[in-house]
Amino acid sequence: MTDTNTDFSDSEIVVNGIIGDVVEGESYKFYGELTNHPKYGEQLKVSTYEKNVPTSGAGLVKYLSSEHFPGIGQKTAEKIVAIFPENTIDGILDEPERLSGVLTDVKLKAFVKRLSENHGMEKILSKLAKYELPSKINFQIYELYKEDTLEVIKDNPYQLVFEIKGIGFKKADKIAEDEGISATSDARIQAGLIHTVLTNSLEIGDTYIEARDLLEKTIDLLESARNVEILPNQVVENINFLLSDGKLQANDTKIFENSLYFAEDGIHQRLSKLANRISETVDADKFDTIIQEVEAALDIRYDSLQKDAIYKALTHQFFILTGGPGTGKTTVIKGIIRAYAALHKVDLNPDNYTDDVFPIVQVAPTGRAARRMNELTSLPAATIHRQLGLNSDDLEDDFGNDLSGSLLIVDEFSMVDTWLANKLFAAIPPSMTVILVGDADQLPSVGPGQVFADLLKIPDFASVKLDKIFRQGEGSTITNLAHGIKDGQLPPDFTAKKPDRSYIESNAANIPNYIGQIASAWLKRGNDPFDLQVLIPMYKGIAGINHVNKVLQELFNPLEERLEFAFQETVFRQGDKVLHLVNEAALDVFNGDIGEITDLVPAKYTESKQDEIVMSFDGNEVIYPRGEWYKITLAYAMSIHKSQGSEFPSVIVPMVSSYSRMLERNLLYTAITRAKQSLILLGDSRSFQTAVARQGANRKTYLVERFGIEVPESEVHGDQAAETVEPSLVVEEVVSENVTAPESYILTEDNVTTIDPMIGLTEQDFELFFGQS
Ligand SMILES: Nc1ncnc2c1ncn2[C@@H]1O[C@H](COP(=O)(O)OP(=O)(O)OP(=O)(O)O)[C@@H](O)[C@H]1O
Repeated sequence: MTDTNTDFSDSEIVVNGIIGDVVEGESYKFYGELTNHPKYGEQLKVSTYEKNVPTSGAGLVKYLSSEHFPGIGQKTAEKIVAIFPENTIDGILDEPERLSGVLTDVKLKAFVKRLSENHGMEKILSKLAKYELPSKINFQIYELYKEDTLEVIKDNPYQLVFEIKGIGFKKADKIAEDEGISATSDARIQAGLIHTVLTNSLEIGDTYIEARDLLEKTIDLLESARNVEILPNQVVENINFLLSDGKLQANDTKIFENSLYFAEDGIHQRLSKLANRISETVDADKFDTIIQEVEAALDIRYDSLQKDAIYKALTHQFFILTGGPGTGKTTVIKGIIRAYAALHKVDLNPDNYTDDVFPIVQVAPTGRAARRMNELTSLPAATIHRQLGLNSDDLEDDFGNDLSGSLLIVDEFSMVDTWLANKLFAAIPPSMTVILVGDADQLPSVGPGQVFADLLKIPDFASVKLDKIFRQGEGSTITNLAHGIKDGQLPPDFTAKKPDRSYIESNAANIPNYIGQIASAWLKRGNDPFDLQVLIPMYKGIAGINHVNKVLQELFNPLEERLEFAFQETVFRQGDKVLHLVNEAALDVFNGDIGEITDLVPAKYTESKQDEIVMSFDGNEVIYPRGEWYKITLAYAMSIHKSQGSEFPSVIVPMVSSYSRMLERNLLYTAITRAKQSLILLGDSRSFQTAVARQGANRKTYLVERFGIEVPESEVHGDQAAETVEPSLVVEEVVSENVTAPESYILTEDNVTTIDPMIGLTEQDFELFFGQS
């Protein structure tokens, strides 16, 4: 390192960024920011760089006649410099034809190609700027096409959709329109098809799309993006072309995006080897002895279904355990671990494995779920990403490690999507025993597929569904409510006040106000604000996550005289509860993790020269400069999808008709099963009933069929009739009982500012829920 304009005294520095071919021995100028990487220490994060080019006449002649440019001797180099005495390199790249008298056509072409390989990057990047793409994407484009970049973009910008992550159809279409490419070109139709197949999977969660839907949706997309009529025949021809070219895959009329097709295929190939495979024969006497030892050690008596689960887990190489809350999944896992250890003489003290790996591997899709596994079993547990060494959500580029160990237990498997399941199964060594645990009635994974629910449909895999509720004995009515909802029934006492749950009638406009009153009562009793979690299906609207977060932030963490940082619609303050939105394995924080802002550092004090937020995620300190704040949001209220895999002492679940699009049985079920001690349902009973009655459509996947099992047509298309299903009538009768809903609660435009509706809860009620003030 020869020169720097920042405070850096070392003669060497690690440079990190998206950099083209760096040639040893050449000298470069890098521009960027000094950052402190948690693992690699101080380094320069490069935003742009250039190769040092000689500028003086003599230097240039020497350079152009060097071994970089075969066929150019000193004389020719002198002639070239004479033609372009100033801005030589740029001049040649801009107007190479002026050298036609100096070099033959062939030589000129080769020379310009070489020159642009060496020096064209910045020129090309500056020309790319007119398309207004993020600079990271510009680098990616240049990396791939090098000196052909501008040509590719001019001739077929749709190619970018296939080859550059981050460029979707709409961006490419905009470039194409600017470049005058016809709206009915095959290239445009193909890009539209690929875009439709992928977005359909990402938005709906299906792993394929029926050809006729693809046709319809693609024509819609192509016709709405530009004013043009698209002929169905031309689209069909292009579907066939993409299939024959391997850019899409098909099974009959089901059309798949490549990575999902191969991920499902991978899951099938790996798991079919494990189907029905007996890992160990254990006779009845031996099993009895083992189970008695385990029961004595854990001071519990397993019921016959639970014993069956432990037996199957011991004897099959692949076993699936499912069950609702409080049915004893964790209790069974503990039993499986102990029984496995007894059978295989495994020492369960991880500290005694200094040289060998601990043979029992516990993983879960989220950090929180992994930590809970670790707390409940007292054995190591990690996220799937961490265990596999995957660094990001971009699974295509991450190869990951193979697993080592002899027993793998995966909890919260319903959250694992098709891509991650494929990665996980691919990493399992042939002799490893695999146990998947989850609750198939919860929401499916955020990403495409419903691997857990699908695997449970395959009879070749040993599985047990626990259905007896054991938590009942502990006076929990939340668990009963959950099981009722799972079975499509709101219990008759749904609106009654219970020690651990209550129901408050509210319309959407009152939701923030009521939540505020509940939160105040919570605070007044000295409870920890972080232990009260609001779970909402939607972000927008008066009763949406964003608004409720603002209300709760003002209550739980008012500004007072401190600093706050604004970011988009949100402000962040020290002490705020925040949610991490993506997987960041290198920093050990994951999608769904909840943390606290411990400090806000203004740009003038930071090395990044940007404002920084310091957070603690269960003691793990993470610092994000402003550029990374999109990875976090406030977490007083959060989406039900993001709450999967987490549990909270007290939960408030609003359900009102303005969420109507989202109201579904497994959504409500997932929300209320997050509550450990108390649950407040807030909303209108109609909406709760709609949610319970509406069985969400099954996702369309091809996994089950791959195992030779036919899926009935009705299952693939879900419960289309659900919206018309009459909800349980029992509820209708009790809804009005016990519920305070005076007229004044209903806000109109006139009274919205003047009334302050009080919630239908008394101090005694709050005492019952939250304890003495
Ligand atoms: N056979 C049993 N006899 C007595 N109590 C049991 C039995 N099985 C489970 N329990 C008790 O039931 C409660 C719930 O069990 P556990 O936590 O294992 O269920 P879970 O399915 O993991 O629940 P969740 O999914 O809500 O965490 C625990 O208190 C546990 O001790």
